Order: sequence, then structure tokens, then C-alpha cells
Amino acid sequence: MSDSLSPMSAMFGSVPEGYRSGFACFVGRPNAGKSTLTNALVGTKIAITSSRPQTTRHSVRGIVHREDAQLVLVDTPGLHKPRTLLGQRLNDVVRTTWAEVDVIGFCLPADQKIGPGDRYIAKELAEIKRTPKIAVVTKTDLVEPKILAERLLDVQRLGSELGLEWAEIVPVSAVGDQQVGLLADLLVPLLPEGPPLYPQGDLTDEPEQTMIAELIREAALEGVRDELPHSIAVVVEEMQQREDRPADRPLLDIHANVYIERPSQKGIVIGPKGSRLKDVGTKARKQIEALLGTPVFLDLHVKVAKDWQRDPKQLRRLGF
Ligand SMILES: Nc1nc2c(ncn2[C@@H]2O[C@H](COP(=O)(O)OP(=O)(O)OP(=O)(O)O)[C@@H](O)[C@H]2O)c(=O)[nH]1
Repeated sequence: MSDSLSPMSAMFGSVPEGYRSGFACFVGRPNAGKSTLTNALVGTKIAITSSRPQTTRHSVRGIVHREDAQLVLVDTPGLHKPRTLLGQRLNDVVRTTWAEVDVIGFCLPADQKIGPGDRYIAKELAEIKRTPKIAVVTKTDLVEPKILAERLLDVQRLGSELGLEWAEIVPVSAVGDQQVGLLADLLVPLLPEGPPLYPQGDLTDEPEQTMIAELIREAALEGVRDELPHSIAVVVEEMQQREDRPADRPLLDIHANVYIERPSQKGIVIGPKGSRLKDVGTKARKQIEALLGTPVFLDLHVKVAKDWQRDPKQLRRLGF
């Protein structure tokens, strides 16, 4: 029960009896569908999804508001065998997140057999005894019922093998909008009772600049993923309302740097006579305008940060 004198209650008004609030995160191998599921639950595009693994670098939170609960979703990068310093940092982020949440959703894609990547994560999960875990079999729209049934049994077996007790095993399709609501219903009872953690209506507490940087990075990666798989990082250097604008025609100036690892990659990102970068700018600007609800002037610069994925100093500067 919430204390009627607590500052939270003062901020949010009275909280219905039995109201729950807390944190959940989805884990799973790269491309398992974690970001897509987060977005489907929240109902708005927040995390950045793509068909390439390891797109998610930040702990992006989505907030699900319900009459009976507030569920805060923390999206983590995929856990994987680290090969670079960036890889190690990403894994640290994942483990820290696991220790802090109230419930973990382990995502396994229905269209793929359980593999070494899933086992690696499941073993790590088995070490975390206190946090309840729900196994989420994702992308069910991609398989026949027979395959799905097999997969569900495999997941149960994986749990027994590792001494990992699933609170639930639930099949969902985020794209086909199947059982997404049920998943929320199953997650909520695993949260502690308590007042809302965020004001109603907030969908994320991710700093605006990080979301903007992610939108630019997504646009910059489009079409060049094969050439520059993980070599692009984006930092928003400055955001400022343009002065001397009439009140009904505001303009937000955003200056951002697109970092690549080697000078040879510059041409790829910029394109002939700057045409590619211009397209990237236009595309990202439209998305940012939709996100912020205000007209934007987006100024992009491409810079080389030599081998940034392996250099601790560069990683810090780029926000990792
Ligand atoms: N058909 C189908 N495709 C899906 C579904 N969920 C996700 N996908 C696709 O699977 C790919 C990976 O999805 P993401 O949500 O980016 O996966 P992720 O686990 O967040 O990936 P990382 O950020 O690399 O860890 C994308 O191409 C999605 O469109 C689903 O329910 N059905």
C-alpha cells in the first residue's frame, strides 16, 4: 500500500489499492525481437529496431501505463561473447540491468532452434536466483503451430536442464500483435506494489538527445550496413531554439556528429557530392520532428574517431 503522505502520492494523487509498479527487461540473443516487443508493449516507436544484430546500445526504457500498474521496460543490448572492449562494456550493461529489475523476460525466436547463444544467456540467467524470469517465445507469426509447440517444449526442457524455473512460458508475436497484452498481464503481477514511478503519459525517460542520436544513427546505417556494420556512432553536440523566430514558427537547431572509424569510410557515409548524407539528414530530421513535435534544422558532420570501438577514451567520449 502506498503511504498517503509520501511525496510520490502527493505528485500523482491517490493510487488505487493493489497498484503495482516496477521494472522489467527483455534479454536474448541479438535479433531475438526484444526492441520490437518493447515497442509493441509501449505502443510507440522508442527503441531502435533493425534486421541487423546488436543495434541496441543504450538501455532504452519504455513505460507501459495501465489502470492497475506501471511497467517500466528496460531494453538492453544482446549479450554475446565479447570480442572488443565495446563488447565487454555492452555485456556489463546487460548484467547490471538484470540485477536491478523486478522481472526478466528471456526472448527466444520461434523460428530458430535453441542454440549456443541462447544457452550462454540461459546459464547466466540461472545464476540470478532472486529475479523471476518469463520465457517469451517471439515471432510466432513466422512458424507453424507444430514448430511452435516443439519450441515451447524445448524452452521448458532448457529450464529444467539448467535449474532455471520459468515463472511463465508465453508465445508472442509483436509484429502480428498476438498475445502482447497477455504478456503484460503476466508481467504485472510480478512487480511489487507501489505508486507510479513516472508521471502519466511519459513513454520513456531516455534523454531526448540520446533518442535523437539513435534516430540519426539508424538513418545513417540504412543501406550501408554491409559495408559499415557497427562502425557508426552519433553524438548530438548541441540543441538550441533558433532565436528571432515568431512564436508560431519555432525552429530547433540540432548539431550532431556522425563518427566513423576510418577515413576510408567517410566517402561511403557522405556519398557522391554529399547526396547520401543529405538523404540521411532529411530522413532523420523527419523522425526527430515527429518525436519532438517541432520543426527542426539538422546539421550533420562526419568525423573520424579512429578505431573507436577498441579505444577506452573514445568510447567514453561517445557515451559508452
Ligand atoms: N515476423 C516477425 N518479425 C519480428 C518480430 N519481432 C521482431 N521481428 C523482426 O526481427 C528483427 C530483430 O528485431 P529486434 O526487435 O531489433 O531484435 P532485438 O532482439 O532487439 O535485437 P538487438 O538489438 O540486436 O539485440 C527485426 O527485423 C524485426 O522486424 C515478430 O513478432 N514477427
